[in-house]
Amino acid sequence: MSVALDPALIEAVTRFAALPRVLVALDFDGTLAPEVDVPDEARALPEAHEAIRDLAAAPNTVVALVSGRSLDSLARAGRVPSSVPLVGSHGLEVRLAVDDVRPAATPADRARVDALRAVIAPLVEMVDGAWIERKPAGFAVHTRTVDPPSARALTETVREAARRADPDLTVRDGKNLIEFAVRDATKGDGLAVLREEFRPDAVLFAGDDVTDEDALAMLTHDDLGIKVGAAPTVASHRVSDPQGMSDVLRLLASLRAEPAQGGSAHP
Ligand SMILES: O=P(O)(O)OC[C@H]1O[C@H](O[C@H]2O[C@H](CO)[C@@H](O)[C@H](O)[C@H]2O)[C@H](O)[C@@H](O)[C@@H]1O
Repeated sequence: MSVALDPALIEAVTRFAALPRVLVALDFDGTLAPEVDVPDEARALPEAHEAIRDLAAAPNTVVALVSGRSLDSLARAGRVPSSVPLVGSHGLEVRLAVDDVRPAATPADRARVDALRAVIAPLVEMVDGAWIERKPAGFAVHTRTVDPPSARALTETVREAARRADPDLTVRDGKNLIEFAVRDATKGDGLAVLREEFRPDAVLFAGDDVTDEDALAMLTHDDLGIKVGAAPTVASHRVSDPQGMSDVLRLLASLRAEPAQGGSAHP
C-alpha cells in the first residue's frame, strides 16, 4: 500500500467486511481512475482493478460501478468482469446483468436531445479544445483542454443557451464539463436500484464528485461512505486520491476473500 490508511477508516472497513452480505458501489472517474484528457483513455489503477476482480469473486459480495458516464462508455473504460453491475448516466441507465439492461431514453427523449444539441454544438465548435460527449439522454460539453478563461465563458454561454432552448433540462456542473440531460436521475436513484436488487446488509459507496453526494447522502446504519479528495462531503470517511481508494479496496478484498481450504493440500 502506498500510504498508511487512517486507523478509523481501517476499523470501519474491517467492521463492514465482517457483515454477511455486502454491496460495494464505486464511482469511476476520480475515484478508481485518475483524470485524463480523453475519457476513453481513463483506466482504474491496476491495484483497484485487481481488487474489484477479487471482490466480484468473493462470497456474498456484490461490487458495482456507479458513474456519470453512459453505460457504453463505462463498460469500455471500466473493463470489469461482465458480472459486475453497472449504473450509468448518473443513475438513469442500469445494467444488473448482461441480459438485464434497463433502457434509459425513449425516442421522444432522443429527439429532445438532438434539438438541444443543434443549438449548443455550433457554440462549442467555435472554441479550441472544447467537445461534446454524447449520452443516451443528454450530452456533456468538455472544456478540460480549453484555456481557463475561454472555458468559463463557454460554460456560461452554453448554460444560458440551453436554459433558453429547453428550460426543463437537468444541468450538472462536473470537473471541466457542463452536462445537460432531458431525464432527471441521480446516483442516489441508481444506488437504490442496486440495494433493492441485491438486498445487502450494508453498502459501501465511494466517490469524488458533487454528483456522488446524492448516493453518499442515502447511506444509513452499517453503511460506509468514503469521499475521495478534499471537497466538502456528507461521507464519514475520506481518502486523498484514487491510490488511497485502491488501498481501501485491497484491504476489503483481502478481508472478504474465501478462506483458504485447510487440510492436506500440501503433503
Ligand atoms: O461519475 P464518474 O464516473 O466520476 O464520471 C463523471 C464524468 O467522468 C468523465 O469525465 C471526467 O473524467 C474525464 C477522464 O478523466 C475527464 O477528461 C473529464 O474532464 C472529467 O469531467 C466522463 O467523460 C463524463 O461523462 C462523466 O460524467
